[in-house]
Amino acid sequence: MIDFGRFYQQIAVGPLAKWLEVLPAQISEWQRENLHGHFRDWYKSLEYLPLLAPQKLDLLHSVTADRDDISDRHRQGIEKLLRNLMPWRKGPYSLYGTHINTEWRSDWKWERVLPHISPLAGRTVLDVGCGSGYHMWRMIGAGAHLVVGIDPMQLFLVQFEAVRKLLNDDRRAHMLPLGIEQLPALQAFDTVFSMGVLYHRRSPLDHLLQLKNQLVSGGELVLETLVIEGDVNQVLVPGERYAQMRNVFFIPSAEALKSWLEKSGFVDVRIVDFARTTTEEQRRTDWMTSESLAEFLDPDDASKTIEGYPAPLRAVLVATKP
Ligand SMILES: Nc1ncnc2c1ncn2[C@@H]1O[C@H](C[S@+](CC[C@H]([NH3+])C(=O)[O-])CC(=O)[O-])[C@@H](O)[C@H]1O
Repeated sequence: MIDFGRFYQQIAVGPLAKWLEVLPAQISEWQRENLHGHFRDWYKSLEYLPLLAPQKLDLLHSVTADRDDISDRHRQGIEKLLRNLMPWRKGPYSLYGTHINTEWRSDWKWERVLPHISPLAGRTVLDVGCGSGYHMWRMIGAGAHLVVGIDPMQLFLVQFEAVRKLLNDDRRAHMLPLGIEQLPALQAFDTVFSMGVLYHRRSPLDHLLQLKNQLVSGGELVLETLVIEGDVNQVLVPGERYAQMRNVFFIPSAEALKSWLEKSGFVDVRIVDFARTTTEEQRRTDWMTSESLAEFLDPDDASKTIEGYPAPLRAVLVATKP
């Protein structure tokens, strides 16, 4: 099974130590409930993957690892095992010659976010809804001291662990299979990222408070989510589906979101970026072969989703916990 024990040891001394009062029991319960079905097959592929130390490693401009002494057969074996972990949504990764062309160009989001945030050098970081952990490695590349990602999806945890193994079991980043609502108020992270999560939360103001509870005083929240155009009073609550997604609850205007952050006690709230999601940024690839954004938009009018709502527009907001 995935070894979380070394993470517990790593945080035993320091500001995250109080997490150990609840974390091991939560993880044990997760392990009891997740030892079956797909997870076992995915885990087998993870076990077969070699532990490799990269000679070339880039986490600053991409997530790339390679060695020049690996045979073609060995490379093909790695690709096959990584393909067993499809669909790959967040990336791209380049690992020993295998280019994982993921559904999302998550590197584009990172390029939009990074210029606007406090430098990550030396910081302890939480990435809420981290997916396969692509942005976590880029946070390490930007100098973060320790990055913890949380995401409840089994497959994403196995993908994260697969990448980690190919990065020589790098212990600067850790992922835990938890939802944000399971975290106690740790007040221990210098930067907290919540990217692509708020619209999935039934209670968005509670989400903002949960994020605030993870930050040290003076810490920074980086919030990225779907927004609509409009003034401080505009919020879209879609019907059963938005762009085919079932679990979408609140899509505020950026101004409304700013006011929610202020109401939640954040200060120095800034709207730093807007981006329309394009079918170049989110698309079907041979690593994610099911439907993607192109199929979720109105075929006659790409400014609308197939349900008739405004097409995905995303904003990045940065705020400080006083
Ligand atoms: N309660 C929860 N707690 C934590 N995570 C959750 C929860 N519910 C869902 N998730 C996770 O949040 C992620 C949202 S995707 C953003 C990925 C990355 N951040 C990105 O910005 O590319 C959204 C998107 O692709 O639009 C998924 O991995 C969920 O499993």
